[in-house]
Formats: sequence, C-alpha cells, structure tokens
Amino acid sequence: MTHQPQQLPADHPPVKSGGIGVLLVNLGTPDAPDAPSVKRYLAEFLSDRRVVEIPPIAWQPILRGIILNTRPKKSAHAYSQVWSEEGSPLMAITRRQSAALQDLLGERVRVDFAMRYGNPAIGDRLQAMMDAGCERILLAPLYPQYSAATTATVVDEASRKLAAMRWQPSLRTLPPYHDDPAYIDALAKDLGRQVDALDFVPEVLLLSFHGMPERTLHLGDPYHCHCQKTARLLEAAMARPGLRFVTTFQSRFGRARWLEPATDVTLEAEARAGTRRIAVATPGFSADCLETLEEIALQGRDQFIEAGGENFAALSCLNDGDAGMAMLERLVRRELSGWI
Ligand SMILES: C=CC1=C(C)c2cc3[nH]c(cc4nc(cc5[nH]c(cc1n2)c(C)c5CCC(=O)O)C(CCC(=O)O)=C4C)c(C)c3C=C
Ligand SMILES: [Fe+2]
Ligand SMILES: [Fe+2]
Repeated sequence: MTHQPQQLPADHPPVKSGGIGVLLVNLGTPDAPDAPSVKRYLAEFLSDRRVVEIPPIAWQPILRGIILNTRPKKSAHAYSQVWSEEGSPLMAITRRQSAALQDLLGERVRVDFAMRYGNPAIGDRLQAMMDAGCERILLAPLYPQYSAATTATVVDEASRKLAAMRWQPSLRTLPPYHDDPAYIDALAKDLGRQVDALDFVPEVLLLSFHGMPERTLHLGDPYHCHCQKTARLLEAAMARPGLRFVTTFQSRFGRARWLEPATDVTLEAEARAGTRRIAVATPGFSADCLETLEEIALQGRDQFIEAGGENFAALSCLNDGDAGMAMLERLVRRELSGWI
C-alpha cells in the first residue's frame, strides 16, 4: 500500500512550530478587594481537595454554610489594606517577574504567567502558548518548598488541561528549589542587604513560612522538612553570628493543629521575653502578598510592639528584584537544557 500525500483539511488547527514556553504559576488572588470577589476566589481555592483534605461531603457544608458567609468580608478588608494601583500585589509582582524573565531569556522562549485559582487560568495560558506555537513547555510553580497543597495542585491542574488535548505539548516541571544554592545565595544576598539598610540592628531574624496542617507532615508531605532545610542553609549562608535565627509558621487556617511554632505566638513571646528589635523574612513566598504585607508587616508589627517590642521590620520577598530574577533565570535555564 502506498501513502498518498494528503492536503490538510480546511478546518485543521494550525500546525505548531517547535516553540518553547515557560509558564510561571503562583497561587492566585481575588479580582478585587471586595467581599463578592474574595468569596468567588475562596470558593475555588478552598474546594481544592489538595488544600483541604476533608471529604467533600463533610467539608462543603462547612465551607458553603459558614466560611464563605463570614471570611470574605474580613479577608476583603485585609486585601483592601494592601491593594495597589496595579491591583493585588501578588498579581502585579508575578506579572513583573514574567516580563523580567522574558527579557533575560530573550526571544527564543515565550514567558507567561498564570494563577492556580482565579485569573489568568493555567488552562487558558497553556492554550495561548500552544496557539503561539509552543510544543515544549516548562511549568514553573513558584514555590521553593514543595507541598501537595501548592506545587502538586499546579501540576494537577495543568494535567487536567492536557488530558483533553489530542496533540499535547511536551511538559517539564520546575522541581522544588528549597535547597538550591542559587535560591539560598539569592536570599542571603537580598536579606543581608535589607538588614544592613535598617535603621536599627535586629537581635532576631525570624524566618516565617506559610503553615500547613501538622497532619500533612505525618502523611509524608516534605513541606516541613523543606522549610527547615531552607532555614538551616540560609542561616549558614548569611553568616551573622550576632543575629539569632528563629523559624516559624504563619497563616493558621481552621481548627486542626498546624505546624508550629506559630509566627504570631512567637512574635509575642519574643517581645515578652525581652527581644526589643526584630526583623521578619518570609523566604517561602516568591512574591509579596496578603500574607506578608498584611499578616506580617501590619498585624505582626502590632503583635510585637503591643507585647513590648521596640523595633520591627518586615523584609521584602525576592519579588522581581535583581537577586531573585538572576536566581529564576538560573533555575529555568537549567530545566530548559536540551531544549535551548
Ligand atoms: C507559600 C506557600 C503556601 C502554602 C503552603 C499555603 C497553604 C495553605 N493556605 C491555606 C489557606 C489560605 N491561604 C491564603 C492566602 C495565601 N496563601 C499563599 C501561599 C501558601 N498557602 C499565598 C501566597 C497567599 C496570598 C494570596 C494573595 O492573594 O495575596 C488564603 C486567603 C486569604 C485569607 O482569607 O486569609 C487562605 C484562606 C491553606 C488552608 C493551606 C494549606 C493546606
Ligand atoms: Fe495559603
Ligand atoms: Fe493570612
């Protein structure tokens, strides 16, 4: 049997052109700092079974009946305190990171960003990349420390999109980088610079990571270990013998026991025990967001000062600064090897 060359039918989708894409992904944020927008966002986020590991039959009545009727108003108020002219800080910073990485990588690679919850959606941005001719895509969840509630759910969502495709792109995922020298060095350099620029000399550098239910640690999630390792390597890399490092977990949610020690409890305990000058860093967040700008910089300051502290500083995340972008370029180029 011979094969006759065939014309593509008129309705055949465009043939891809071998392009390469990098999709940065962060958590997501409401579209506006008002209760209806926050409610929509929380409904999606907190219905993710990777985030709340309670069977839906038990959890959905609590979520729909209680949480979504009480939390959105409170959270909207918190969001309104950090909202900027460019919108949500998490969105604005992630957009800038994407643009900066595009400049660093040049035209051979198409860089874009998406959010796991809300907009821009992962599925839509993956489709846009493919429509632009990308056949190879690096999916980069911007979480240094792996957890099922963050990293894995990004891969799940991208996989759901791919599951519906006839012609899939090749997909790579950025591994967690909690102990990568590029990340540790970027943090040490950036935090060192920020500490030196303060108008006081801190006695303590508190490293506050986002919390997780303690149960996830016993179920085998490496998140807690990743945070501890980052903290240990960062302390060694910063090499500041006069500074005491303390690791804590913030943003407790719900009734279950969360990883400890808790950031808010520790801030108060430090002040009561006589610490007068403290700086707080949030190395697990790639971009400043509600949890750093409101929970730490506003609430954390009040907690520390009201308990007797005198000087408090919330240090910035790596964001789209030089140290952070050079790190991201290094991590991404390594994963693209063989492709570019
Ligand atoms: C950096 C890693 C993060 C982990 C791990 C994480 C786990 C986690 N979070 C919640 C519940 C909430 N988190 C919220 C905000 C929020 N969380 C992260 C990151 C991690 N979460 C970020 C970057 C943000 C900020 C988003 C922004 O718009 O700026 C919120 C929403 C705000 C609020 O109402 O308090 C909730 C809720 C759980 C349950 C969880 C682990 C299972
Ligand atoms: Fe969170
Ligand atoms: Fe919070």
